[in-house]
Amino acid sequence: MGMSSNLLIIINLRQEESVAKQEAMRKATIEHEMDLRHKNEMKRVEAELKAKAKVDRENRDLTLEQIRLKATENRITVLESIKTAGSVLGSGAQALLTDWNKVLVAAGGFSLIALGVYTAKGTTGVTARYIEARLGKPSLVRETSRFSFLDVFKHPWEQLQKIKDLRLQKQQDALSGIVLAPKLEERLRDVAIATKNTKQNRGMYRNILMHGPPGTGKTMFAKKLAKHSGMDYAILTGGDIAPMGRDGVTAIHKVFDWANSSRKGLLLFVDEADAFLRKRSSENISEDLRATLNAFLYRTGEQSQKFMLVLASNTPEQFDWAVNDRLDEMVEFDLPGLEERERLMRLYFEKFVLQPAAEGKRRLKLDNFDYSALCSKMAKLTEGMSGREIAKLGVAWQAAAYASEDGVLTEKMVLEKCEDAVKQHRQKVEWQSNKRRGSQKVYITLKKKILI
Ligand SMILES: Nc1ncnc2c1ncn2[C@@H]1O[C@H](COP(=O)(O)OP(=O)(O)OP(=O)(O)O)[C@@H](O)[C@H]1O
Repeated sequence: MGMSSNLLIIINLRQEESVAKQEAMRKATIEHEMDLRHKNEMKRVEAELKAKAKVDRENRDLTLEQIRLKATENRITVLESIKTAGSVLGSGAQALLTDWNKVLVAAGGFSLIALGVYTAKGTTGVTARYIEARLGKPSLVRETSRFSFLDVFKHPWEQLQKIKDLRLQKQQDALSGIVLAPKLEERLRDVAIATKNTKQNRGMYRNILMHGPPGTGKTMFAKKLAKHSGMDYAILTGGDIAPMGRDGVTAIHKVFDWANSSRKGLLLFVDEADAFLRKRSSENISEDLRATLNAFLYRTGEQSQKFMLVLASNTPEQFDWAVNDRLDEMVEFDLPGLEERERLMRLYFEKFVLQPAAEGKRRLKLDNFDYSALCSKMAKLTEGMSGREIAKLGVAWQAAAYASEDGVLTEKMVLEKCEDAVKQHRQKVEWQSNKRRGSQKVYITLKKKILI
């Protein structure tokens, strides 16, 4: 029994061993097959890539070859066309030069073309200048009442306002709203009557010089004079002309061309005229400014039916003598006296305080006080102040009312603003006298140095 069971165990063991061996052999065979398949796949991919690379290389070589061929072809075509053109032109030129008639016709043709081009250019320039003189406002003109077609498109609202002003202008008195000493008023009234009659009778206008401290009503009167006489006005500033350099001459001619094209007559107001009408002998004057002044003198050499020249200056003693020679009338605008200041106070109190308070549209009310007595009091306080400074005081009263909590303007507020203005005026006068003293000192030291 024992023997047979041992035998059975041994047989079993052998059987298991042979199964394991068979299994190992099967696995090894599978692995070998997989390896083989993988290698074959790799070889195939490699062969494919190599074939693709070869095709790409062949294609590239082909395009390069094509480009090269095309370039060569182009070069040959261009060279041939140049050769053909050259030979055609050459034979043409030869034929032209050998035939005298053809030469004459060609020369005539070229001359006619050149003449046409230059005539067209010249005519365009002249037409443009003519249109500019008629329609456009010269750049030197700061403000004008003259109606301009070009400006209708640029500033329609301003032009509409001008048309409105035109309707009102006939009713206006030359001195309305201007407060002046009675003697000066009388003189200016004469000027206004004479100008109006000159305009109506198409006579020659007289040139005027208005001189005096700033803010005394020179510009204001010039504008009103133009309106009263039915003329247009244009305002220039001497300070704009001086820095123009060599363009100054052209600018001056433009202004006078434009002035001469006026149908109604033009009052040409030159503010701060001394800035460019200074003595030609002065060393401070540049060559360009001298040329500009000469152009101005040339255009104003004779009396005109088209424009009236009004010069305004604070220092007319600086004028070139030739400028003085062109002036027919000289009017001095002085600082307002006590009576005029009182009238100015009332005028601007009414304009800036009473009228808006009466309209009731704005946030401005007036406290109960005797403003007439207050105006007299303030007139005494404001000695030496100009019309402009008093007009500004009116604006300050209005601003004080707007700035207050309830919008009520009291007597105290009015007086305070006036006292502030007086203080500021004194400060300005002090600065002015310091400046004068300073320049006097420099002058004395310079003189001493020269004498030493
Ligand atoms: N005599 C005056 N009567 C009424 N208002 C005046 C008077 N003088 C000046 N004003 C006021 O001052 C403002 C400025 O005046 P305007 O421009 O006429 O002075 P100007 O003498 O031409 O000064 P500038 O020399 O500085 O040009 C006017 O718009 C006006 O409100």
